[in-house]
Amino acid sequence: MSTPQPPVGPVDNTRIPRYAGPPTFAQLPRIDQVPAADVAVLGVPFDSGVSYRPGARFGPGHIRTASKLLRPYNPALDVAPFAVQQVVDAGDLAVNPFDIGEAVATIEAAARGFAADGVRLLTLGGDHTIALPLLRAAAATHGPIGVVHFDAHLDTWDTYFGEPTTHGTPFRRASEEGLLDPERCLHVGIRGPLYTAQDLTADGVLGFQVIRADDYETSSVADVVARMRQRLGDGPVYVSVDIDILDPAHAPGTGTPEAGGLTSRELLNTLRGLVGLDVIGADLVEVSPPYDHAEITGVAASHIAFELLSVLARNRLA
Ligand SMILES: N=C(N)NCCCC(=O)O
Ligand SMILES: [Zn+2]
Ligand SMILES: [Zn+2]
Repeated sequence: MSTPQPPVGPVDNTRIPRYAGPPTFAQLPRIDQVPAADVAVLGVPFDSGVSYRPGARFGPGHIRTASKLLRPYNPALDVAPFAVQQVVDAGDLAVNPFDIGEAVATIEAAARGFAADGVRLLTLGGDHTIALPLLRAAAATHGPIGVVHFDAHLDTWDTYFGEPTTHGTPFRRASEEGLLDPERCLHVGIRGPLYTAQDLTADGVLGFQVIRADDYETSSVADVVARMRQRLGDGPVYVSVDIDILDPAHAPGTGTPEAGGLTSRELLNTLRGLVGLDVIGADLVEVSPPYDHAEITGVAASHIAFELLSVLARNRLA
């Protein structure tokens, strides 16, 4: 929904020191402080689906704190993402940490509510389990969607300890439920040990192509972007970013780190390559502040969020 008045942007940090400003993402207004929003940044502090280190329930707050250092203009994309669309902070969703099914239902209902109001979501996790209800809500609006999934991991495994809804399984469930367009799905950043060689073949059957982390060694970012854009085509695209796509040197604060990952520069430049695609929503998951150092992961995450919001802004101008 377009807003009648000019968007309310972040607090002016030339007048109010950024450490004194509000605790919202990028010091933007809260959703209740403006008449209407185009994009909402929504925290989902849920980490009951993890297979290893916990802590991602504290991710939204950590990313918001690191985002105090963002500035309003993005020179790489020549856009001021908070000036051409009303971006708001929708706070954190209260989800049940003891009942995965109930948590997932709460997230889907909330996401459907935002969609009904014409508000696009950038969701801050939380672990990767939350992508499943977000994809359910997105497909309810758009039909089967293309997905670009930035991650060290496939996240198309079947079950863990008999549990089908975990952070290692959202894209298998989404595929089984017909939420995804099998011609337009892609993982970027895959690396590290698997359980068996069949993990990759099963993943391909579900409709995913793979750009490996190692492909950044042999191809330029521009080549990777060209492959990505060809796979995603013209239809609606959902973007899911697991912070562990980054090398642990660039993002130590995460639950299942894998060596040999992307630099933050490689990822930011790849995300810029989404401009012009029909990005309908995005998530940023698996930031686990207890394992972070010197806000390295928080800063990377806040910049990833900034680039995603910039892509939405550029698309609005086109
Ligand atoms: N989605 C993330 N970050 N990790 C999934 C790893 C699942 C496993 O431990 O095999
Ligand atoms: Zn993941
Ligand atoms: Zn991962």
